[in-house]
Amino acid sequence: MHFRRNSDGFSRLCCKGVLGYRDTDQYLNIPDRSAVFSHIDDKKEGLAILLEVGSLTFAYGKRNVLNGINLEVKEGNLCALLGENGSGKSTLLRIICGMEIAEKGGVLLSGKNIQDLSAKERARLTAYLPQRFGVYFDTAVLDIVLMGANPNLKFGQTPTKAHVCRAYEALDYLHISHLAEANYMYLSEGEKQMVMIARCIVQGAPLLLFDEPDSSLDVNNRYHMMQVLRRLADEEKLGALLVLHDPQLALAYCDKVYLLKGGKICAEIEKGVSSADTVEKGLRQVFSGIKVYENEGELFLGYRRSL
Ligand SMILES: Nc1ncnc2c1ncn2[C@@H]1O[C@H](COP(=O)(O)OP(=O)(O)OP(=O)(O)O)[C@@H](O)[C@H]1O
Repeated sequence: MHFRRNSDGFSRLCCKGVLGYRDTDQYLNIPDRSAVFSHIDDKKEGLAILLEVGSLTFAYGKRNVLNGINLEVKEGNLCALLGENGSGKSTLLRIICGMEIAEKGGVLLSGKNIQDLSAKERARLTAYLPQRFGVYFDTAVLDIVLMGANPNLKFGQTPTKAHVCRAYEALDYLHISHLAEANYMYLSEGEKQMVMIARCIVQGAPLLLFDEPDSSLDVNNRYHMMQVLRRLADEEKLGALLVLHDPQLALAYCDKVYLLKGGKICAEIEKGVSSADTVEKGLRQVFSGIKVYENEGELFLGYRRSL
């Protein structure tokens, strides 16, 4: 079953056609679009761009956090965002979701300026997994996962059979089907994290914005979760911007790794394009002790403690 083909009008179908990038200038409150988004080659490979961030600047009061961020996520691409603690990764994700407003620059979701989108419209285009989720309901896991369908339901409408199928499918992908009827309140932190990931999958948005989705997961589940995301990217053409702390995990599964430092993207690593030297150079801008080894085309990381 491919949920996105459902007649409920899931966003994947919407984002491809109706508003091509060529039509988007009218949605953007930036006088000169090319000056802001000039880094983006929107004809590349014919893949739709799900997220464009251009010249984005943000401060909390006088504390400048982001200073001219440019990045993009295309459909079918997993992108990682790495940076030191406090470098502004979560802030950037919150701006992309519309929870904070950038001072300068802009964010386009499937070609639409976020400033012109309602919360519901944004929720149809992005599924956001925060670093901490405030769900304390005494509720069955399946019901929590089905809450993901809310942006696609009319007022008073209950989830459809297709939503329930997708919820079971998402639980199955994550190997937690056995928890469907369990009480969410009594799950372990790692189990809760996987349930919230399943909820994001059910949301059916073309772009996943996950803030440290692996923070409570054991090593097996960490890699399994990334495999699930890889599958969603490859088979359903979802895109994702994932805040991660583990460069090895990012390099193993992501098409692109953005490194954030000093409020800027200081390096970009592209899978299959960047050489081991370039990868090491890029990662060292943030993680100075990293050493990259190549073996039969695969990259492995080591860390030197004494520099
Ligand atoms: N609501 C806020 N008000 C003021 N300053 C904030 C606020 N939220 C975050 N900050 C500051 O902004 C900076 C960036 O925070 P952010 O949470 O985006 O970092 P991060 O890269 O996600 O960090 P971590 O890896 O530790 O989760 C930090 O210095 C933080 O102290």
